Amino acid sequence: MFNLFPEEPILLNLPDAEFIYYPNFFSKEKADLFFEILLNETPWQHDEITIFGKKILQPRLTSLYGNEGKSYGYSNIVMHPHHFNSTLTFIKEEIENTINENFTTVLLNLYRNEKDSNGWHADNEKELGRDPIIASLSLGEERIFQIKHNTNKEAKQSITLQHGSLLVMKKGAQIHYKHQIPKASKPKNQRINLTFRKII
Ligand SMILES: O=C(O)CCC(=O)C(=O)O
Ligand SMILES: [Fe+2]
Repeated sequence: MFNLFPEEPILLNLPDAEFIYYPNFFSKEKADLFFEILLNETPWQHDEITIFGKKILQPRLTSLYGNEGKSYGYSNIVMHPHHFNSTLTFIKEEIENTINENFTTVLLNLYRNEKDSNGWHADNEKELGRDPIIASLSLGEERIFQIKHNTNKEAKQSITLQHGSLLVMKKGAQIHYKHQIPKASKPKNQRINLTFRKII
């Protein structure tokens, strides 16, 4: 990806949807601090999900925060949100102010090593409305994020999500595309991802 102005957001060149990448949303110093706090202070849980009728442990740890006590369900699990803490509130407000959107809920993912992953999906649960906007902050180890169009085989992209970066998935992104974090073939350290969502 060629970018003359590394601080500028990058609009991915994909049809039918808007994906906007902010490579340096937070400085390294801020991102380091948030990573340490969230790694140590989050009540990480390891859930069983049901896929094709089989129960398996999710290949990552998760935690859900929301201010309205609304539960959120996907892949046959129902998660009950914790109350927003000051770190998550600060991060949420920085994102909201930059992109002019509001969020109610954040799902945190902890990828412990290269074996952890998040398979192909769209965030299209009915609680999120018809065409949700999702803001996804990455902290810690870099991992590859893959995007593919549901019907147009040419429309796909892989992007490395760097420490302190923000990827905003806007209109069309959950309707026309799926995304995933594949397992990595080389050893990886821990990565935390925060996906801010609006439950309506
Ligand atoms: O870890 C990521 O970058 C993606 C997370 C994701 O897609 C999700 O939680 O829905
Ligand atoms: Fe997702």
